[in-house]
Amino acid sequence: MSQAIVTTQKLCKTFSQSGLQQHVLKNLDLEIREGDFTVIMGASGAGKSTLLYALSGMDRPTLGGIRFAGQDISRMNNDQLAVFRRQNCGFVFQQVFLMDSMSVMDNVLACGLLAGGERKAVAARAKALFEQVGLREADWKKFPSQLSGGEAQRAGMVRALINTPKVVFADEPTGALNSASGKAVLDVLTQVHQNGQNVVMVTHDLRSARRGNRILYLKDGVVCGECGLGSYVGGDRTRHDKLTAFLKEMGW
Ligand SMILES: Nc1ncnc2c1ncn2[C@@H]1O[C@H](COP(=O)(O)OP(=O)(O)OP(=O)(O)O)[C@@H](O)[C@H]1O
Repeated sequence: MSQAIVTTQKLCKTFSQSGLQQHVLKNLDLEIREGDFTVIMGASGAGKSTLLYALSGMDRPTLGGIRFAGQDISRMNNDQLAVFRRQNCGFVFQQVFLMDSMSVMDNVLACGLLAGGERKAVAARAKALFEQVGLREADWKKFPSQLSGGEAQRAGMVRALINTPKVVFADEPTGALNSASGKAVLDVLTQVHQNGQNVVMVTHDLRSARRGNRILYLKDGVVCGECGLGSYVGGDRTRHDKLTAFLKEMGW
């Protein structure tokens, strides 16, 4: 079995509101393995996004530890975490948060330069990534508000990938897209995985989930089941049937 890139030790996340406590993640021991396209599924409110934010250092656990690429990120201060995230994590969300006052290319460059990249090298990598996601020069010279939803999501993916992150974290990346744009985004994530990078994606969508090779099901604050699908080489019927049978078993 491959090594773990992220591990959690008795991870707990509790939210307190109006004097009430909600225990969303409960003593979770989990390994995200090197080389996997891991998909996290579960009912609405199960804590999938909460888990994704904890694994990626976007939010802190209430209790427990998280090791990421050999470092204990749960003990880092905010500045250390920000640097760590910049160097190790790429983020793709349902909503793309690009800076409206900068061109699409400048958004990506800013991200690469902030992480310590050299301008020429960052620009060359950005151009290669724009090509990979199917955005032309005319697109990356635009401002974010001039892009369609699908184009903006692909631009967001270039920004997520510019620093060659160890793990790309995606939260419902196709949620706001039409079918063709969603497929384009999933194709890029599949390619990222095939190129040897790790992907962790939260989704409700079967078409998205099929791209993963390891599906985890979150319920009552713990991972209550998992399904191995093998690497994606196309959406064959057996893969679909295995996934739907697993989800049915989980009560999805
Ligand atoms: N910042 C917060 N403050 C208080 N409660 C929160 C906060 N973030 C999440 N929660 C609560 O934690 C629970 C899990 O939320 P989370 O967004 O992780 O679920 P999810 O499985 O991703 O749901 P969905 O599939 O609907 O997006 C929900 O009941 C939510 O209201």
